[in-house]
Amino acid sequence: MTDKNAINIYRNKALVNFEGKNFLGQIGVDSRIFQALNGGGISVGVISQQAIENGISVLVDEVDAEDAVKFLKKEFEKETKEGYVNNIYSIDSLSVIGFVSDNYNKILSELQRNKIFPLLLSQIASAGRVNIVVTENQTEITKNIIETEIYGKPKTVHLALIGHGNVGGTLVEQILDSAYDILKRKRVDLKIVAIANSKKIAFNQAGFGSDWRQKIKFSQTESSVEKLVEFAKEHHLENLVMVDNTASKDFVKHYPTFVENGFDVVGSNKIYNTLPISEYRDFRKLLEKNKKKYLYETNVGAGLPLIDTIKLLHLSGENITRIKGVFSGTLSYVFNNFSLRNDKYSVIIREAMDKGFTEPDPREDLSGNDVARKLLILARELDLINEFQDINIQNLVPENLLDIDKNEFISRLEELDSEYKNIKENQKPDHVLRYVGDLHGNLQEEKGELDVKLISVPANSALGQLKGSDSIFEIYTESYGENPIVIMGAGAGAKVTARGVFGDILRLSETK
Ligand SMILES: NC(=O)C1=CN([C@@H]2O[C@H](COP(=O)(O)OP(=O)(O)OC[C@H]3O[C@@H](n4cnc5c(N)ncnc54)[C@H](O)[C@@H]3O)[C@@H](O)[C@H]2O)C=CC1
Ligand SMILES: N[C@@H](CC=O)C(=O)O
Repeated sequence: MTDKNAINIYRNKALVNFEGKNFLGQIGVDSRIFQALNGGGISVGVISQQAIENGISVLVDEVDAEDAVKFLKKEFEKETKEGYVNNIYSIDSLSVIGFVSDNYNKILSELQRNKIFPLLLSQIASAGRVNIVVTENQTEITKNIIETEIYGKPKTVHLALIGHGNVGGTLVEQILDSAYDILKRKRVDLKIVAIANSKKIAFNQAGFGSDWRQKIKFSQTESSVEKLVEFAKEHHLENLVMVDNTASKDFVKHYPTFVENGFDVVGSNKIYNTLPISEYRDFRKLLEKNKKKYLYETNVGAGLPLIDTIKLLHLSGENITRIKGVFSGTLSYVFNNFSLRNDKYSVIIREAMDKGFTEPDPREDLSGNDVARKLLILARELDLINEFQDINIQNLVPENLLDIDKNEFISRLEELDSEYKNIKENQKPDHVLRYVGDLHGNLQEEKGELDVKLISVPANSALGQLKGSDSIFEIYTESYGENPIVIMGAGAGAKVTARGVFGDILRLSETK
């Protein structure tokens, strides 16, 4: 007795495709195909008129494919000469996968999301039985997806983690710590199958464990996006997610390649979202076309639930009129501490670096670029079409230190001390320094006004009372009037950021 729930796989099959116009709809063509092939001792699996445009597809064993093409060419010689038949050819190395499901549309959409487009699909609606034809190298991944849907088998999500510095390294540990719990509670099997830095990449189809640092340290493989894509294909990995925890301007150029090759994208890297608006929009179109997602909650406010909140408010029609606050964990820490303590500016900047708040190059924070990026990312969530050049940025890095090597800059931080001592001392009494971002103007127009600057505020004001590396975002909307929605909390740090990235991975995994 056959198990009704079994997934049957028949390998080494071929499709003989028969292309032609008008003629193919004519009565008797199917039976002529049948007879020509049966007469030659070839057994025919399925004949389908839907598989190719203007064509008929016939399923045969791969060993018979060449003969099948020969017999059909002979049978339809006259029609070929008359131009009714354009082409008869075979596609080899195929598998037929048969299964029973009352929700095969869901399976098909999962297959599509994983870039699997069956060459042929036949369904016996009353029995819920479906046969699909896929290429040999897509057989395993197709089977896995069908098993997940039919048997509720845990869904394996394959993660490629790019960048394992402060944020990326912490993320690997967090995933390894929680993977078993997530498997039990959510039936999602998170497997880290690739880890890369700027120089090297390491692969592990079975998923990395606690010795991952050793593996990447001793990997001999040069970091390469092509190799990563190739690895995913070669091992037929489904549910792929590429996680970008670099700050690289070059690496983001590869996002479209990932999406085109079946990866969803998660990133703490802010660069893609601040590229020229045409690229920003083209990427969204590409995601939609490929049914892929790009999540980046940590781009603004690290682990704070900011982007989602703003997206939802905007989507639900709430008119956001202004967003302002302290957007940088680093500059929050620097000015909160510098304003109150007697330590030098450079000492406090070094502390922020040691605590993992700063960008890989701290000038990205001190120049205001990082805050400007965050402001721009939020503006674009509101469908404003601002460009980075539109932002008025007060740069806190002196011009002579802007273009030097990063390490030299860090070694010369003391050169900033006297200027900031003066700024601090020249404030009104009971005032403190804060570096703020402000998105304002008429946000119903195409562009908003974006300002990023150092200000002095009363110590007892909301901004003045900020502590540690906390960020604060005040979101003003039409319904909430004068009282903004306030989101406040740790605005930087490896743990909170990695946790936010992890949240995006889980969000993606659940919708997969
Ligand atoms: N530190 C924080 O609190 C927050 C950081 N972020 C973002 O997280 C990202 C990472 O920051 P950190 O972990 O602090 O940086 P990091 O400097 O500690 O680590 C960066 C990693 O990226 C790798 N990398 C650089 N270029 C690469 C390339 N082209 N290909 C492959 N790998 C490459 C480096 O080898 C390194 O492993 C940045 O984009 C930052 O803006 C976002 C929110 C908060
Ligand atoms: N360097 C950034 C990190 C988070 O985006 C900051 O300090 O805010």
